[in-house]
Amino acid sequence: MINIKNLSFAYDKKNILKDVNLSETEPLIVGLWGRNGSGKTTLMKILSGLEKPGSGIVEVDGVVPYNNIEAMHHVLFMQEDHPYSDLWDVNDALGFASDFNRNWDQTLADELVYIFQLPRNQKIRKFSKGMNTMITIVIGLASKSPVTIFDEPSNGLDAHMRKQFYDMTVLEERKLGKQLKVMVDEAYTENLKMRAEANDLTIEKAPFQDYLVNLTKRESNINAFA
Ligand SMILES: Nc1ncnc2c1ncn2[C@@H]1O[C@H](COP(=O)(O)OP(=O)(O)OP(=O)(O)O)[C@@H](O)[C@H]1O
Repeated sequence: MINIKNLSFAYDKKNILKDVNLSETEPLIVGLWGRNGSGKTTLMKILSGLEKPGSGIVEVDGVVPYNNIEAMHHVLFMQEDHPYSDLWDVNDALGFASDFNRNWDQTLADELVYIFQLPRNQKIRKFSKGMNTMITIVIGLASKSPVTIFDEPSNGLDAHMRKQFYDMTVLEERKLGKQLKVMVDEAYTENLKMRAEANDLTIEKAPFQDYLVNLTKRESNINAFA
């Protein structure tokens, strides 16, 4: 999914990234930690094609992101303070995002708007910082891009909403003795079965009824999926 080899980058001759290497082949969630000014946003910009690597190799989902229009179908970068038109309300922003993202999942978008309790008809320019973050999360997740990058995704969220975000992809988690049972919103594919078996997990289809109940809970048990 992400392949970085010996990446170096400088702004105005000031070295920001030096010999960065990263290879991730599995779908997973990766967090970037680092001091302020250490180059995290710069790395995200390079991964999403907004900046050109100084030297080295950068590939995301098999494509070189810089100067490559095809890359928009492989990687999505949701920046902090993502720019929205002053004229847009939530529905406008979702409509625009759906036009540009091949894998757009409207059902998921509607569910997330509901969980975050975002007012659909209010102009985004009138949103609070936390609400701005929420609409950015909704678009980032519902786009279902092969690689999605968030910069400061919990900025402005209160503790409850931050938990909602971090816990967004697992629908239910139950402890049965020493067993932990988790309901995840994932297609039941051969690949998923193989991944589960390789990790000593037992996997079974959730009853549709239980799935729907979990999906529509307002104070949902939507919990983390790693
Ligand atoms: N457009 C730019 N032109 C010149 N220097 C820049 C530019 N953008 C960032 N920098 C510099 O590059 C360095 C890394 O910045 P970057 O925003 O990538 O850091 P960061 O790790 O994301 O920081 P933070 O945690 O504060 O968000 C900083 O020294 C910053 O001043």
